[in-house]
Amino acid sequence: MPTSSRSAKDFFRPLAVGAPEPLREVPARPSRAIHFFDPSNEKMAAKIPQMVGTVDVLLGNLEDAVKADSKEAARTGLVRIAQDTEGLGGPEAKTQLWTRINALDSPWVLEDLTTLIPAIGHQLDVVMVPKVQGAEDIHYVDRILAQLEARAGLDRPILVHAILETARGMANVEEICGASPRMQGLSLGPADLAADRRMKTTRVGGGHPGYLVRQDPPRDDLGVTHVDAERRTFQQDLWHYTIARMVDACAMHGIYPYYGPFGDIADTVACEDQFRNAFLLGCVGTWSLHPKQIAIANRVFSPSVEDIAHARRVVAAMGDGTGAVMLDGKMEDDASLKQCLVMVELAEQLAAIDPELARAYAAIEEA
Ligand SMILES: CC(=O)SCCNC(=O)CCNC(=O)[C@H](O)C(C)(C)COP(=O)(O)OP(=O)(O)OC[C@H]1O[C@@H](n2cnc3c(N)ncnc32)[C@H](O)[C@@H]1OP(=O)(O)O
Ligand SMILES: O=CC(=O)O
Ligand SMILES: [Mg+2]
Repeated sequence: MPTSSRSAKDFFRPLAVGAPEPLREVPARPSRAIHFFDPSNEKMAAKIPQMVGTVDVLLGNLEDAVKADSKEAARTGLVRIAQDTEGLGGPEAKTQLWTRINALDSPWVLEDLTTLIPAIGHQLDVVMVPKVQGAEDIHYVDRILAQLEARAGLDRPILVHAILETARGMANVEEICGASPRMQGLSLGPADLAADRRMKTTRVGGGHPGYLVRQDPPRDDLGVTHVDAERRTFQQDLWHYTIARMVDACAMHGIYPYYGPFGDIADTVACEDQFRNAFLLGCVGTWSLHPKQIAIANRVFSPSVEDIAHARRVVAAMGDGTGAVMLDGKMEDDASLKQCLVMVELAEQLAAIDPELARAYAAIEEA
């Protein structure tokens, strides 16, 4: 049920005369890595054409991490890169083109939208909106995109992705997801969210050694506890609650959840762990800030060959899907079958765009 202030009968009506019809369903396009680049940075920009086809999404970032005096260069740089790069963006492209616009209260955002949509709107798949506080922010972007699409004569709607990075945005997460048929997904913004929540961290995503639980103290034979004895500690995931809440809100509205940035570029091991936690909890992808994070994201957000082999065995064993069977000592029924079908469907979508994965999944049948 949409949480828009529009009535149900108007929910799927275009918001401007001449704007394209909103989509009834968000297309399931692989987006394991959303790779960020600063279009005003010449060295980064030069790498973009050769990255097409190797990453699911290239995102021209206009917001944080782009210097204030480079905002215009980033915007015009993105237009130039999109226009000059073959196979980037649009419904048939293997590599989607997204942008992250500046915050809605910034002096740059209006120019971001009024420059990008007329120039490269036909290539832009998704506009990522930072610091979304509630449905009203999505309604604003929804209407202005419709007006710009109509003026540019676009024949398909540009989708919207919100970053969950304020406490108010978290409190309103369900209404944000249901605010418009344009909503494609949500990403966690752990850095801004930590600041807004006044968390006592100084990092961009990832864990913290201080956030832990400790083993109980040992007791001696007289029943005395020894709190000073050596005890094991277990670091906990700072982001578990937030990611799980985001996943539920997205699933409820049929849109896609993503982990966000992992700022410790050198720590590829912890990065992979954080990405995997998000994958297991239901996220479909993550951000990549540095070229070396793309391979990690592609690996983590593609089901393993072992999982697909198992999932296919369950599907085969369950026949018409009803009843219960034993497989390798474990009970399988309708509910585990549905989990396996999620994995098998994802594998099929990924195999369609990734020949290496297609070969790996096909080899299961032959084995
Ligand atoms: C909290 C948030 O909002 S997160 C989102 C915003 N932040 C971002 O988008 C950050 C994007 N990434 C970056 O700015 C950079 O990767 C940094 C600053 C983290 C590291 O940059 P560098 O110190 O240049 O990294 P490094 O030296 O390892 O780069 C190696 C090469 O890859 C290039 N490179 C680095 N990051 C990227 C990227 N994201 N895309 C394309 N190329 C890149 C560098 O230009 C360099 O090129 P060169 O070999 O021609 O010199
Ligand atoms: O924009 C991302 C964040 O973590 O903040
Ligand atoms: Mg942020």
